[in-house]
Amino acid sequence: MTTTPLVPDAAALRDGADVLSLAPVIPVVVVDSVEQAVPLARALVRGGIPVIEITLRSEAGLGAIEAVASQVEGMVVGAGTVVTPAQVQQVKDAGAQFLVTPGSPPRLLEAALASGLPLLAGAGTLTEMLTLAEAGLEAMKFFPAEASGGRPYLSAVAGPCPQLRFCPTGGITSETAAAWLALPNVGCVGGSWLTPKDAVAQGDWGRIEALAAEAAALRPA
Ligand SMILES: O=C(O)C(=O)C[C@H](O)[C@H](O)COP(=O)(O)O
Repeated sequence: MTTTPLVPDAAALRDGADVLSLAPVIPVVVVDSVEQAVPLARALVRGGIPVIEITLRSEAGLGAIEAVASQVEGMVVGAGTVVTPAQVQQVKDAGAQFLVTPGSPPRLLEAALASGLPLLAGAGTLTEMLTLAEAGLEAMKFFPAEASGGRPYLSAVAGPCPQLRFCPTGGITSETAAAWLALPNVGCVGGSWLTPKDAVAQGDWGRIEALAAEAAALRPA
């Protein structure tokens, strides 16, 4: 079944660069049940974060994408942890409005590009970054951001590749997000800290709304 997204602006998302401009932080979310996804996404929207990356790390991921895409007004839903070509079509059919991959093997990249969905493909090295740039992708995910060299690495990349824009993800926290966002080649950051496991398990949507409001107040350089 194909789901029609509720966010009118989503149709205006042309590419990964547009995804980077939706919010200073893209919450990366693992949901254990489809039922959690809709109130969680509504809490993020109330807090001022109109974008969510729902990962395929859990069984509930695909159903959660479909539920949020069809039920949460004002939310742009992306699919994360897309690692196989087959998953690209599955998440597109579920209503995902953009794709995020942790890495960029050729067949996955080909399927993601063919889907026509905006894409934040993962890169951790300069060769991977330049390979994505050759494919026409100048906005991408830097993953795993802290483990791959952190801010010093990404600052160094800006020298030879000033045209590239990043969503660093992996190990970023509420304490370090502002420093990442201050880098000139960072459009937004990704992170799981907006949706702590215990808050999701307890249905503590107020806490998630407050974390979203703090994140929404951060600004890229
Ligand atoms: O699942 C994927 O596709 C990933 O690429 C990994 C996620 O982006 C990170 O797990 C989020 O990182 P943390 O904020 O450190 O929890």
